[in-house]
Amino acid sequence: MLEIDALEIDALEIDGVCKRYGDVAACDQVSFQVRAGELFGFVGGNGAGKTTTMRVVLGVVAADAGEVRWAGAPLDHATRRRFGYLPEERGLYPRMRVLDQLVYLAELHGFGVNQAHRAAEDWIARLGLREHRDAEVQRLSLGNQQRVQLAAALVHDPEVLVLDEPFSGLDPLAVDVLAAVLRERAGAGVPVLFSSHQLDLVERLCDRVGIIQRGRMVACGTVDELRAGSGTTVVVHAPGAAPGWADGLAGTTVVGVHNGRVRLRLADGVDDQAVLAAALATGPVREFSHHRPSLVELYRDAVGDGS
Ligand SMILES: Nc1ncnc2c1ncn2[C@@H]1O[C@H](COP(=O)(O)OP(=O)(O)OP(=O)(O)O)[C@@H](O)[C@H]1O
Repeated sequence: MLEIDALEIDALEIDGVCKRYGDVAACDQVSFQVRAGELFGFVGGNGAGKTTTMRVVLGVVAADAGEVRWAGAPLDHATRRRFGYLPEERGLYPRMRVLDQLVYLAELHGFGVNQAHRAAEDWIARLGLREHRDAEVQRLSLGNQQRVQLAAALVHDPEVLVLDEPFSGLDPLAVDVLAAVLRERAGAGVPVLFSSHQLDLVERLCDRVGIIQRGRMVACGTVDELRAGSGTTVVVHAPGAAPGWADGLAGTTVVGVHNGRVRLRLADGVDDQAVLAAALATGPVREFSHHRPSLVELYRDAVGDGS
């Protein structure tokens, strides 16, 4: 019991956060937790409220209501200094050399000179920036600037990571490197919150996912939990059946037809064997299977038509 309590406290807790801009509720009672050691993917359409939520976490904007806590305590300036943040509005000094910039940032976070140099060199190597270490940031390609931004968020060995679209602009190899870095940080007990529009990547990488729409969290959990909540979908291939054979089957909704295969969503309590029997009544059935929806499909279900 004690162990469970300890685990629950060791989390970044976003609790009932509200933030309005005029008529727009950028965050409307947003609540979720990112537990220590967990990779949490924050997804949602453009303007859904991801950046605003992360800005509230970092204290860049003040919430109208709600609270953010780390390890049970409300956040203050000193705690936030131990966080690593990749802001949407990337904020590097364009004329500063990559190495100098990272050393400077590490020192700002309290590292001594030698420790700052070591950390900067480590992250430069890790993120594939060796050949650019003495270049001014403004002379780098966009993707390499993004790598420097990531190094800047990581260089002071943060306790918590909050990253706004960290994968955007990275080439496929850098995506792999960053995915490994985030996994490793989570493995070291760091809660990692990041936003992304790359849902396949989020599905592959994250322990849990939160979907936000128009400022409200509309789904939150492991991808399997989201699947369980989305009900049962079956795929039926009955090649001899007339088109539309499945329309109007009791307790089912046709959600797609592809290559002659009909995808049917079953209402709660509907027996899949009744669907199979209806399919067999049309002739031979070559395929009958339960469909495991991807995060992209779960996302589409959660946000509907997006309006
Ligand atoms: N400083 C601001 N002033 C006015 N409105 C704002 C401000 N910041 C955000 N908004 C509005 O709040 C809403 C949420 O925006 P936010 O940037 O948090 O979305 P997002 O999920 O990060 O979107 P994206 O995926 O496009 O980056 C949007 O309607 C946006 O226009």
